Amino acid sequence: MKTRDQSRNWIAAAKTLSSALPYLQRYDGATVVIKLGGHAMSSDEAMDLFARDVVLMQQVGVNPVIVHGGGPAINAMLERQGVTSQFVNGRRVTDAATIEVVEMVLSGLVNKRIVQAVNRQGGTAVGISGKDGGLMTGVITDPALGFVGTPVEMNPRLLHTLFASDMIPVIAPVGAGPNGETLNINGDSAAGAIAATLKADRLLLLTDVAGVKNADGEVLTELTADHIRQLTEQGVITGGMIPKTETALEAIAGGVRAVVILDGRAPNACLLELYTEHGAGTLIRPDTR
Ligand SMILES: Nc1ncnc2c1ncn2[C@@H]1O[C@H](COP(=O)(O)OP(=O)(O)O)[C@@H](O)[C@H]1O
Ligand SMILES: CC(=O)N[C@@H](CCC(=O)OP(=O)(O)O)C(=O)O
Repeated sequence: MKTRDQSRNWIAAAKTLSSALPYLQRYDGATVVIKLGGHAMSSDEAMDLFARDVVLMQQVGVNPVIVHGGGPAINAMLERQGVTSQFVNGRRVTDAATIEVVEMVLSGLVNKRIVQAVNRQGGTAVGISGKDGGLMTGVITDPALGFVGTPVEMNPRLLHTLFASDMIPVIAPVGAGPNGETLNINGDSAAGAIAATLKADRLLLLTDVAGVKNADGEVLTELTADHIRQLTEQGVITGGMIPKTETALEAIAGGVRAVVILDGRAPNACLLELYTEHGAGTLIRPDTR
């Protein structure tokens, strides 16, 4: 027999579902690019929960695109070879030997782990990198970083083909260079360029902090472009948060409707952000002033 408390829980669950209706309607047919950072990919359970959210989003009419990172997995593989990477403003200095490890780890281990997780939840994920279908071509903008690319030319045709077949693209941030070289592209930059070429409704940057913090360590619920520049100049936004906030600004300038930086380790982070009044993390959207 059910207890009164159990029935209350079910009534609350039904209410939550009912209150999601306006959000379900808002995102029906929307394109949502989700960047899953390496630090947000913790346990297999967390990965399954993330994959379940993405499959649910697709089930209710969203075209989800996953772009992933994998910095910690690359570090672990390089450490086995006794190599420690240097980072400049959140980007890995990538020599010829390192780019081989980067591609192997991102397009192989990390990409397929996510593909499998989505497929286990009943979705149809297809793992690709920026090289496939000419999706993302980059150029070296800072030779001191080695084989690190900035996306310059995008071709989203393959992504539209996958959407039309209800498949979920899972994209490793590796691109081709103009001379056939392989380029390591920061996961955030790749996600931003993909979101911009798709004119996505939302870009969710999932990381390991609740959002962008101010000098007092408080999470800011909303950020303007001016505020981001200020916090960066003051040294409050540092390291891996630099490519994220840079990406947010570029994505907005490129036609993405809003970017959210949020904690991907929190259970159901994507659902909370899209389908509840609560929202999550730090929202960056075009200046309306
Ligand atoms: N102002 C800030 N607010 C929040 N996090 C910040 C800030 N400045 C730097 N960070 C750092 O950025 C990190 C997220 O970037 P990164 O480690 O590259 O994550 P990911 O692997 O998810 O891409 C946080 O864990 C935090 O240490
Ligand atoms: C140029 C550059 O820094 N590329 C990143 C690509 C992976 C990534 O972005 O991983 P996270 O999202 O986990 O940080 C790297 O080599 O680590």
